[in-house]
Amino acid sequence: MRNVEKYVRGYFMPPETSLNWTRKEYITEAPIWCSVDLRDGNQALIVPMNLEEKLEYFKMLVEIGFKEIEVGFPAASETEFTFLRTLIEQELIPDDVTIQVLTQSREHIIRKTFESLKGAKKAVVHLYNSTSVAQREQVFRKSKQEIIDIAVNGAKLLKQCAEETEGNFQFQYSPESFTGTEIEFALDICNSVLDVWQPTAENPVIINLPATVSMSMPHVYASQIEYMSEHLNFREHVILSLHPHNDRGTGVADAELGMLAGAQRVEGTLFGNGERTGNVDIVTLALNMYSHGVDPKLNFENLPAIASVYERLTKMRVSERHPYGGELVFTAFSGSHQDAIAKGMKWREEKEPRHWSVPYLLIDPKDIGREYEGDIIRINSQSGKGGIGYVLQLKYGLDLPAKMRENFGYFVKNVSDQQQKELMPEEIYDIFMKEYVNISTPVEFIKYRSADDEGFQTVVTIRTGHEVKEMEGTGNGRLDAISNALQSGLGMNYTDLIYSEHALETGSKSQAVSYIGITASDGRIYWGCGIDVDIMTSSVKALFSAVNQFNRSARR
Ligand SMILES: CC(=O)SCCNC(=O)CCNC(=O)[C@H](O)C(C)(C)COP(=O)(O)OP(=O)(O)OC[C@H]1O[C@@H](n2cnc3c(N)ncnc32)[C@H](O)[C@@H]1OP(=O)(O)O
Ligand SMILES: CC(C)C(=O)C(=O)O
Ligand SMILES: [Mg+2]
Repeated sequence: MRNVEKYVRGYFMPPETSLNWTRKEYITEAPIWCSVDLRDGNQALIVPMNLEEKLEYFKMLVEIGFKEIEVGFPAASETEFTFLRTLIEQELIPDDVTIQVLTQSREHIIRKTFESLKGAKKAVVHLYNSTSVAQREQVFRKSKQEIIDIAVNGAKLLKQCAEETEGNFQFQYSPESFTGTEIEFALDICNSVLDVWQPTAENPVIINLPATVSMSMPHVYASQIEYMSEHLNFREHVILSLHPHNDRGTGVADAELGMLAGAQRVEGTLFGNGERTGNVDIVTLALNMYSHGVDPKLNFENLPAIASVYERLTKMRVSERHPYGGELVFTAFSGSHQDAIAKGMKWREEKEPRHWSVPYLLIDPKDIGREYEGDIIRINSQSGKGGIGYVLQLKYGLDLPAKMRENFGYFVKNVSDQQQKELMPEEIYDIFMKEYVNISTPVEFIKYRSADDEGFQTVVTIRTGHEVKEMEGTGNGRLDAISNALQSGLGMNYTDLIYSEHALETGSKSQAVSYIGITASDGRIYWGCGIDVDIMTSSVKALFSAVNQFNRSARR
């Protein structure tokens, strides 16, 4: 890249870091989650949500289990203001949910924010101003002290407005653009605000450290969080909060390492909607935790329904590869993955139903409302016998013998390859029925008659074209006798009859399914399947199907 000299690292490593958090292995309990979908998410939409849309989204967030929800920036627009008034006046905020509102550190905006909060039982009022070198120099053109003054004056006004307004208000401060701020200055400004607010056990303050723009690798952000956590005044009465964005694609890693480093709260959005590359995705964070056996305290048991409401209201799209929520994230097209998943599912059923360890699938898709059928194994030209057999078994109850799966697998792959398309389960089933089941051309089975109970001597009637023939055979059982009759009558030669069968429940009816493989004179195994209410007839039909497979192949 020609212009690489243009870029210098704009973040600040703390002067010291114990890196104690690196020895923690995983996050052992859910943080306080705060959804900022209705504020940070909403401000980034092409068309922000209208009142009804915001109300529906709010209801969904409550149902998911968020206890803190940043509902907007009331001073921003009429819709934002009215939304807050509607929530308060129509008493739509459950008692165990705290709403949060954002305000710049400017007098008229703070006053308007408190006006919007009249009648609220409780709320978090979130004050921010930018603190980074770039913002101080380029946007505000102010000294460090002047930037501290903006924060402190805002903090004082918040305190005053809260005292003048009925309700229970908690304060939050964000040094916006924290990741581009010298760490000692970030500490200084946060401590100055804390000195104004004087947090207590009864009224703790939230200090939110946003990766407004993510600028470093996640361990640097975590080290910054650790430093702040260890040096903030009133630490025991401060709730340390994270607000990662995803500019470097590391929002989730930033949040996870930040939690290890001492943060107790995370702000983010569903599916990572938000400014530019978005806010951190709370769905991924929560389900990552879940995959470690830790209850995230948010309910994503019907994630597809949540994704669909999200898409409808935001007009954004959950991409196919989006962790947990994407259409294809539990799907294997490729043969070896399908094979391992199918075997893993069987293993789980038979040996280890308590714990999830199925290869390639981080969590059980069913836990978040996905279906095995149609979601896990899908078939195209990269697929293999394991997956194709799995689809037939799961959806249609057809349990093909291993070698027949192989034969059918290659057949199906070729169809997909030639047609250059994915094959749906119905298409796979149709191919199976057409090519393998009860095949009656060129040789059609009509009936058989045995001279004895065991069928050692049997006469079988067949039709080829317009001609009906009877053929006689002897063997060590009925099927063997029929097989011998066919071989001598049709002038064929095959060996090694491979046979298996099982019952098949179709609606209220039970039928028998038989599979037969014959090794023909060309050395190849030809397969057939028979389905009939009578088990013997199903096996005879399977034999005829296999013989017809051979005949068709010989003709080709
Ligand atoms: C990282 C984030 O997500 S921060 C949140 C961003 N979200 C939004 O901005 C959405 C809602 N915002 C809005 O609707 C509007 O910006 C409003 C209503 C808040 C303010 O509107 P306006 O006053 O017309 O414009 P604008 O936001 O551009 O104001 C810029 C002025 O505010 C100052 N300013 C910006 N942020 C802050 C702040 N947090 N605290 C104090 N002053 C600030 C700027 O320095 C600038 O000052 P200047 O007038 O002396 O140049
Ligand atoms: C207002 C602040 C917290 C913000 O959204 C950000 O810095 O990204
Ligand atoms: Mg943000």
